[in-house]
Amino acid sequence: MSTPIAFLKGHGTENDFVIVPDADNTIELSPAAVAALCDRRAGIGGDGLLHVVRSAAHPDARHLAAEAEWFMDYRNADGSIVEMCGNGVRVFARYLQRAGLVGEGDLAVATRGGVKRVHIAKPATPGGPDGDVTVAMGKAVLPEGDVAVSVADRHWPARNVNMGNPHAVAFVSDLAHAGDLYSPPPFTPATAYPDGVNVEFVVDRAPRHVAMRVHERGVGETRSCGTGACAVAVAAARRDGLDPAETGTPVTYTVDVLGGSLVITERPDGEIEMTGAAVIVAEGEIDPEWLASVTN
Ligand SMILES: N[C@@H](CCC[C@H](N)C(=O)O)C(=O)O
Repeated sequence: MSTPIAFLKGHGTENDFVIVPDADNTIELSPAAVAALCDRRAGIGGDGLLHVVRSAAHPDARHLAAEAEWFMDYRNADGSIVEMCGNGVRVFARYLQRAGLVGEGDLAVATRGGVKRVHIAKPATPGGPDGDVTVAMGKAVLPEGDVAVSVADRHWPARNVNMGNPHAVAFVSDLAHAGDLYSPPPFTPATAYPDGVNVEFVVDRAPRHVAMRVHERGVGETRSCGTGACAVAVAAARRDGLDPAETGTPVTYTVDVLGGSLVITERPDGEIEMTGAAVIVAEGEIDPEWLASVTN
């Protein structure tokens, strides 16, 4: 009998993750293994997987070890390795805190999108519910060029926003127009996103308050996407004529997602902060024989 593999399950505004603690990077997580673990019927289920590794023990993060002890080796539910996951970083920080590996307050997390600074707030009342987790997401890049997305016979212009990973943000009159989002919404020009894209559909709720649905690359429709919410806040601000770099004043948007709300602030230096809930809901053991059987 081989040794069971510990896992936890967590979510950030219902963007949910299988968490696999593996400080010394000894667990082989092939794309097939990740996809099996994230399968909602035959596996544990999740939009993605957070492999928790010491930066010094992972070839993709060794160069960041002096700045951040822990590396978020993030995988999409289909097993693909991508640059960044905003909700994932917040849930990753909650796991580290819960495991006693860090305390409340500030910490740094290494990701493939660079080192992210995270703040774990204290509970509002001693012993009360966990405080929110804030992550400094870096700056948005808004590449030039027209992009459009479509669902069935509806087409919308989209804002191209890169948050370390690619997003196409379309403002629509009704979130239902995004349809069932079972498959990735087609985009034009076909060359715009050679590695695929996350697509956000957005409606206004009130001044500086929007709501979105998202189709995530490598996943499908999810109930929240942190990088997507940041991309949406920046696209909405520019659409509304607001650019903190020009006015010197931070701009804050509330972005409602299907699983809750995220608060996004863009600062005059371009840095974007995202705040919201991050929750660990369960922990258990993966049967290594099952994992071996689905991996081979
Ligand atoms: N849910 C994430 C984004 C995860 C990565 C994305 N699917 C991609 O392929 O870029 C978030 O909270 O940012």
